[in-house]
Amino acid sequence: MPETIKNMSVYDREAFLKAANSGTTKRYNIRVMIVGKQSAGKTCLLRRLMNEEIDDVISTDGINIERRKCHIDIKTGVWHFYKYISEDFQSKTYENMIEKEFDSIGEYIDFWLDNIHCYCTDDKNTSMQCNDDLDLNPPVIIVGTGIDKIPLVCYVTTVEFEELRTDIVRNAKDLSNWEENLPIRWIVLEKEMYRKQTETAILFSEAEGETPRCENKKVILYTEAQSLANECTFPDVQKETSELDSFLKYEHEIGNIVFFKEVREYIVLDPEWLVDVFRCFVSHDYNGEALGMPEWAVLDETGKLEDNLIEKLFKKVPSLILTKHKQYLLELMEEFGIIVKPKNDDFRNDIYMPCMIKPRPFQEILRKVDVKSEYCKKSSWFCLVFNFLPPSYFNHILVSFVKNKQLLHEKNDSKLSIYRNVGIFQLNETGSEILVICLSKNLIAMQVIQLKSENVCYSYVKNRLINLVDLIKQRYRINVIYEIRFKCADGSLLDNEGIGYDEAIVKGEYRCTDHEEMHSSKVIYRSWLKEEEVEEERSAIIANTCPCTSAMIAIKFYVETVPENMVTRKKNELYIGNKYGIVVFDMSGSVKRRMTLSFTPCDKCYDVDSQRIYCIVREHSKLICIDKDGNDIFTFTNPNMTKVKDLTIDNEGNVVVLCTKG
Ligand SMILES: Nc1nc2c(ncn2[C@@H]2O[C@H](COP(=O)(O)OP(=O)(O)OP(=O)(O)O)[C@@H](O)[C@H]2O)c(=O)[nH]1
Ligand SMILES: [Mg+2]
Repeated sequence: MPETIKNMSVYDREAFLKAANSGTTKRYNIRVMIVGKQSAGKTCLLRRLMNEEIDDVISTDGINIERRKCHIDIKTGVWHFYKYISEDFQSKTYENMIEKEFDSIGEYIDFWLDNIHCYCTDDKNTSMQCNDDLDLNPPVIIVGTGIDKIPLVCYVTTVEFEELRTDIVRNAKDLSNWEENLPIRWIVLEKEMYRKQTETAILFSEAEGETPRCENKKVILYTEAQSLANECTFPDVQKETSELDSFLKYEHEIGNIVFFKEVREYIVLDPEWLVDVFRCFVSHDYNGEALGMPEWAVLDETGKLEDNLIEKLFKKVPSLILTKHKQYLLELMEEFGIIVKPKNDDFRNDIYMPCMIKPRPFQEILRKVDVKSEYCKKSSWFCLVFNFLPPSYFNHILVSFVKNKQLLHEKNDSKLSIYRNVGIFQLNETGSEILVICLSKNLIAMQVIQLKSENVCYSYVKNRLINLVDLIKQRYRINVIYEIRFKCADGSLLDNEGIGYDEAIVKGEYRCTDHEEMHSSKVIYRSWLKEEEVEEERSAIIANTCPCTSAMIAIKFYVETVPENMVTRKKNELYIGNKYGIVVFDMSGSVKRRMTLSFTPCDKCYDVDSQRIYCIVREHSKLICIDKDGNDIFTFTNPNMTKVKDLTIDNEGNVVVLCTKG
């Protein structure tokens, strides 16, 4: 099963397997991404790799996805150039967004490597950048352009480009997705959709007197995809679209098309076209006409994207003369988190684009909510410190908060408190609690300012942020890891180290690097952690470090009724099997729920990824899979599998059963 499918939902995996039953074939596909600093020579490199001229290369505006095709003889490795394989991904916009400065070439290279590897989906172990052989995954070839500028070094020759091509193919062949097996009908439909894209459509301009133009098809209706799928022997496509949807999701994941189930009216066949559209909105290279519009200043200052400006910006893409896609494109931009409609009643129909607001100093923004009342109370800062944070990550978080929480109004102004990388929200109905959420380098931080001096715990806000961060990691397949830290209310966000989560729970006090004095750990965590959570965590920590723990107490309890190897621990729950089924305990030993089963498992394992429990039943030599509520999913038997004894799940999600014969 291709890695991409393995990472999709259980329904998609089942749809894939069903389709694969009617025949599969191998697919070879190489995707190359060229990243690097502005003007490094990326476009020239791509052109030369594709055996094209470089005379007319101009600077690329924003991110550029070029789907170029050439055929490579798998046996000989020779490249045959027809038209267009490769992606040139870079941007001034991106560079402006990251606002990075590098002290050394090492830091510079690390930055680009992190950028590439945080999007690697080939490895289940999300924090890893290397495979078992310590090879970078995906492989990276570092090309030094401009070497002719170094005295005594000669120009890059044609021979070296040939070596680069050989290197690309060699690296691609080592990847786990080389020779992927796909259902034949999926490959046929993929080709059909590609053919559809190259079909031309006649575009009629809305402006009077303009002649109609021919354009390749960039978008098709979902119903058109249904008809194509029907032709490609997808079963019952008109009634049952689950296989088609799984196929479209797969194609979206590998970057061939853009398809969101939530906005399913159209399918974008040419992602480059969408990049062109998005470039109209998120760019640092607007044309003068749009710049002169007063609506532009409004966007710059407030983030509000007025309708006039939307119309104007859409016109930058010639194939958008038919504004029939306007609504769909706006919905897509909402789906991508580029634009958002605030939750505030009076602003619900307005469109905001937070990433294009002019940056302002953080302290200046904070002054806008600095309540001087003596009763005002600030919580500590709750921080998620990331190993590496891609520039768009925080934007997704901010947009999600804007959708779900009312933004505060600026003092004496109707302007909403949304800024570049900062949002200030009204947390409760009465307005006595204000939430500040912001990005600072590799750190996402939040603080609650209360207008009443009460000890309130914002554990639910903390959970919301963590869930959201994990959801974004999953949805955009971003491999980043973070650590939770607390920092004192008035300290600096960046220079102050604060205290880590585990340390805060076990240590009574810590040395604050900002104030150079001892602070109470409890004072710093209590705004975000409930006492029960702290207790639970303490027991978990002890369980990790000491054999005589509360976990043992639970095991002791179960040992009286069932064999020893039937405990599975999932997060802060203990799953204990007995004669009648499974009892779920919390870490204090209290029963949370019971599942009655029709069989008595002799061993079981909890697969956290799929939330399934795998059980083996010795008498019948069966492997039974149930969901976390005890409902049957499937039963597996095999004549070769007798006297089943133990089971476990490996890192890939494979269930391994120890039995007599196999
Ligand atoms: N001397 C020298 N000049 C180069 C080399 N590669 C590219 N250039 C020149 O550098 C300039 C930028 O090249 P591009 O290929 O447009 O660079 P890019 O990284 O795509 O630039 P942006 O899209 O603006 O980020 C052009 O004027 C090229 O002619 C090289 O190896 N040696
Ligand atoms: Mg370029």
